[in-house]
Amino acid sequence: MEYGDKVAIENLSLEVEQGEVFGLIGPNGAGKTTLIRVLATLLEPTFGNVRVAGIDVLADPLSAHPRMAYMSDFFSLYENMLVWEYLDHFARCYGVEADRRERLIDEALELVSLEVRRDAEISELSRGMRQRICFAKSLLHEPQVLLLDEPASGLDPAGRVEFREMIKSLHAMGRTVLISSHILTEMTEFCTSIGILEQGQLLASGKVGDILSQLKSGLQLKIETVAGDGNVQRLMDLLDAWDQTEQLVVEDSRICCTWRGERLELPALHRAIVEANIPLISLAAQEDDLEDIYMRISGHKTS
Ligand SMILES: Nc1ncnc2c1ncn2[C@@H]1O[C@H](COP(=O)(O)OP(=O)(O)OP(=O)(O)O)[C@@H](O)[C@H]1O
Repeated sequence: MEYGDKVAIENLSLEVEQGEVFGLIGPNGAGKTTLIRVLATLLEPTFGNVRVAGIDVLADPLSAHPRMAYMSDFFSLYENMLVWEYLDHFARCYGVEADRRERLIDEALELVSLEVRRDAEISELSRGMRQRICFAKSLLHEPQVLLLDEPASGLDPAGRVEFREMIKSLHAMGRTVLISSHILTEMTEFCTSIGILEQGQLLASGKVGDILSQLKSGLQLKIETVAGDGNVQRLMDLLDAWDQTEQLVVEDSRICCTWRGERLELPALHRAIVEANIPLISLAAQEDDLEDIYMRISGHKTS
C-alpha cells in the first residue's frame, strides 16, 4: 500500500481465522491504521487481495459492508441526541428492521454497560462512555468482523478493564475481532493471536502462546554484586566460564544476561558464585514477556 512514493505496507500476508481476537501491534507509523482502513474498504491498496468474512472487498465492497464494523481511533457523535435515539438512528441507517431494533439496541447497551444511560443526552457523557456508545453503534447490524483501530486509547484504567471485558464478551459470542494497539502487554490478556507490524512489514504473527514460545530467548538474569574489589570482573569471568550465558551487559555493579540453561540449574550457579567468594546482593531470573520479545524482534533496545 503506497501513499504517493511512501510505502506504508509491504509484502503483507495475513490470515485471521474466524472467531479470533487478533491484536495488531506496532509503534506509531507502523501501518496499523492503513491496514485496517484497507480491510474496511476505506482505502484501496496499490495492489493485492483482501477478503473479509470470505468476501473479496475490492471486487464487492457492498456485500462486505454488512458483515463488518469499523471503529476509528477518532470518533464523533451527535451531541444533542439521547443515547437510545442515536443508536436507533444508526440502526435505521443500517436497515435493521423495526421489530429487531429495540432488542438490538438493548443488547448493545448491555454489552457496553450503558443501559442506565439509555435516556441521557450524549453531550452529558464522559469520553469513555462516548467511546462505548460508538462501540454499541458498531454492533447494531450484528457484524461478523469488527475492525477496531486503537479503541482503548484515551480510556482510563477502569475504562480499559471494561473494554477488555467487552472484547471477551464479543469473543464468547463468536465474533472475529481485529484490534490495533501499541500497548503490548494488555493485548496478551484478551487476544487469541497477535501480529507485530513494523514499518509496514509483518515481523511475526500467530497464537499468543506460540509467538511467546517460538521467540523466547531464555531466562533473563540480573545479578548484582558489591562494587569494587574486582567483584564485577570476577563475576563476569565466572559467568563466561559457565558457558550458559549470552549477551552480558554490565550496569554499575549489576550484570544482565540471557541464561540458556535450565531454570533448575540456577541454584548451582548461585552456589558457584558464593563459593567463589563473590558477594551476592541478588540473583533474579525472569521469563521474557511479550514486551521483551517485541522489542527484540523489532530491533529496539530493552531497558
Ligand atoms: N494520507 C497519507 N499520506 C501519506 N502518508 C501517509 C498517510 N497516512 C499514513 N501515512 C504514512 O504511512 C505510514 C503508516 O501510517 P499509519 O497511520 O498506517 O500507521 P499506524 O501504525 O496506524 O500509526 P499510529 O499508531 O501513529 O496511528 C506512516 O509512515 C505514515 O506517515
